[in-house]
Amino acid sequence: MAQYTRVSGSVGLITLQNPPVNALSAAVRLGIGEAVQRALGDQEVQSVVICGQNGLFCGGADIREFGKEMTGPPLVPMIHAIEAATKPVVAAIEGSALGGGLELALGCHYRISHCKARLGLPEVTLGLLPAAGGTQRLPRLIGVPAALNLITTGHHVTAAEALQLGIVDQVTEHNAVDVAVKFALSVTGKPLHDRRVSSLECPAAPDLDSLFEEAMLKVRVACVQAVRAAATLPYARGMEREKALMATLFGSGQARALQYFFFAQRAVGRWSTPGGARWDTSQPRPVRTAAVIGLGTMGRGITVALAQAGLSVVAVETQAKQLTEARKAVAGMLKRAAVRRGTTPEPGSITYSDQLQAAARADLVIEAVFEDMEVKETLFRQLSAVCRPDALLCTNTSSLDVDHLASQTRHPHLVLGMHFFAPAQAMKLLEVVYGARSSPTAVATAMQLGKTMGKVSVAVGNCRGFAGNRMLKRYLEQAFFLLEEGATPEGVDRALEEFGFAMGVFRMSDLSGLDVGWRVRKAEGLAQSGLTGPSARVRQGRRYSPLGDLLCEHQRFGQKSGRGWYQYEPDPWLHRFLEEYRARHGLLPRRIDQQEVLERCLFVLINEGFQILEDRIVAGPEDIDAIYVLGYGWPRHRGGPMFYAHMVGLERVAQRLEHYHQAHPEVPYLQPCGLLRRLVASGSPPIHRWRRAIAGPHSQL
Ligand SMILES: CCCCCCCCCCCCC/C=C/C(=O)SCCNC(=O)CCNC(=O)[C@H](O)C(C)(C)COP(=O)(O)OP(=O)(O)OC[C@H]1O[C@@H](n2cnc3c(N)ncnc32)[C@H](O)[C@@H]1OP(=O)(O)O
Repeated sequence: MAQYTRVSGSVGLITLQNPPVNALSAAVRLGIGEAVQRALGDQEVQSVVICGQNGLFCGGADIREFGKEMTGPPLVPMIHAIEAATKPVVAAIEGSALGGGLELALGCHYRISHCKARLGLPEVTLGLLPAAGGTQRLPRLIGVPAALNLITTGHHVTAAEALQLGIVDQVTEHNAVDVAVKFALSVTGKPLHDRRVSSLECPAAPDLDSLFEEAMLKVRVACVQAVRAAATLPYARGMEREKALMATLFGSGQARALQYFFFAQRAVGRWSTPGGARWDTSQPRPVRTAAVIGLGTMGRGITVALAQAGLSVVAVETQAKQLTEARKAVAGMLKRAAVRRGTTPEPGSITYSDQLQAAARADLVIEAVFEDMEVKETLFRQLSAVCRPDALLCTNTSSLDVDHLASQTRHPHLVLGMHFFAPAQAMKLLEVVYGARSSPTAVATAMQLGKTMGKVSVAVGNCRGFAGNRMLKRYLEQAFFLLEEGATPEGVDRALEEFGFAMGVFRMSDLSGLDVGWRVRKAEGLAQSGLTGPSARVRQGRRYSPLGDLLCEHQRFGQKSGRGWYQYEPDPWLHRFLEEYRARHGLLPRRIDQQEVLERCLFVLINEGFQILEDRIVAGPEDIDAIYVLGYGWPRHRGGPMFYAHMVGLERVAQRLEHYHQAHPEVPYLQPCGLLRRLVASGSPPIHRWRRAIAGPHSQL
């Protein structure tokens, strides 16, 4: 787990060996400790270099160990022993030095970095703080303001930035281990006292108190308190403070949720379908040229995302005015992104056309035209005639039937959904929707393309709304019912925002436009105007709220029309409208507390998530959690809806759903679904065991 060799006569080389990221597991810590002792005891050795195998220094503490009882030698004394060594120890940083990996490097006397390496203390993103001396050493090395920034944001820095900040001593374009060995030879015998970071004074900075106060308001308080200890206390007392603060975070629900989500994002890459296709047996095809059809907001974002991923893009829009506007808008988006990154936009990777024929040579086509089945059907028939027979034809539909579109083409096994989220160039989530006939190669290709675009791709089966929007429908519906029963948009949004959503459900609807859902409901035969009496609130034998439809009939489409659930100018209309609506339907308003808002909106969404698992639309709870955190603003520190259900307790979720179902028997989705009931009956196993309980047919259509 840590290999020890002697190189260049007098340099002890310690290589961390724990693929894939050389995480500091118990075995690695033991190995490093033993190797350091060996190097220090070896008369021939004058200096030591620590590196990681396979071009990666160290990805930090082994996160998988956090939920378990700690075994093996602790990290902090091991780093102290390195720093206290009487022979110079040099860290050779390649790839990444993150978290405990950077803290290990900070315990060394010198740091040499390869120019492509990235360094950082991302513990805050896992609900922790850098408790292996990071909060004490980094401020001493680079000063409080820069250290606070790195520790409280978790941002990684490049090697060049690390050199400028003073984290590393040298950056090289050559083999960092070779350079570090030469460097180690050159510093043999030199005094080490001022190379021990823990013995340095924190560099003075003006007005530290106001800096800490300002930081306290913005970020994780524990990180700020730990860095404050570095600035105000001797090193040993600072370390005690760091440890005590870490202890308060270590077992917290927030830390567990963030660590779960770290692995969930990676688990979704190991996709499988009920038909037996799998990530490790399906080979993606290379995609070099992609065509985007339809250059509205989504099409423009997708074009930018593809171009930024290095693909050559053919952007097609048949309406001349829209094409001219899109060309300008895409150029602007690419320019702004390049400015943000400090690069120049790559010209020439996008060609524009008003002819579908321009897509003829593309490896893959993504249509992003108007959300209307007839329009898309026609387009898929045309694409099937125009494009190469082996081209993948993808739809960006957010809810339409992918199998039906596939049936319009000559090669249905090459048809898929690629459901992007707005703004497509920025949002991390991509739902890859496979149809009944999609080939494993097609799924693997779309999943890989998502990854190339820097997205987290989740494989999802074909059903109405796929996974994300199918769950969203139940959530929105409960929010409407709550308004009928006496709640206000402000009250519902407040409860959800206090829970952690960036935006409550009504604010979110106003932003994305109420007319989008209205159009879908009209196409489904749900939105009907002019109905009165009890039939106005029932559709297909179930409770239905026409509130969203009525707002649209009043031209309240959300922010785009200046009015929606909120008034963007003084206007008491909405509350009067709700009062009149309730009176018309004989609904007695009641006081609804935050707990009911949260339970009805979130538990019904979770229940639909269990139904989606049971229907085998996705392979595991991690898929749903990745979709909700990355695509729908579910608070990351709560892990995702399925992880939240696990934390709340499945029994409680089922009980509360049952309670609300008894109060609202006309809402069938409030009844706990079969999988949830089976899990409760089998003793509510932890989330990583749910997959075992999932079985049954997958298609919903
Ligand atoms: C009771 C109270 C006690 C209190 C006691 C207080 C004292 C405690 C002292 C302990 C102090 C510890 C302080 C240190 C903390 C940490 O270091 S936390 C970890 C910080 N590090 C990170 O967050 C880095 C996470 N990893 C990454 O960002 C990336 O993986 C990478 C290193 C940049 C590499 O990226 P890439 O090449 O894209 O690979 P991935 O696909 O992301 O990962 C490959 C697989 O490796 C797994 N993995 C990655 N990092 C870790 C890790 N640190 N631990 C375990 N596993 C890791 C990753 O999950 C992938 O595997 P799969 O999930 O199987 O796909």
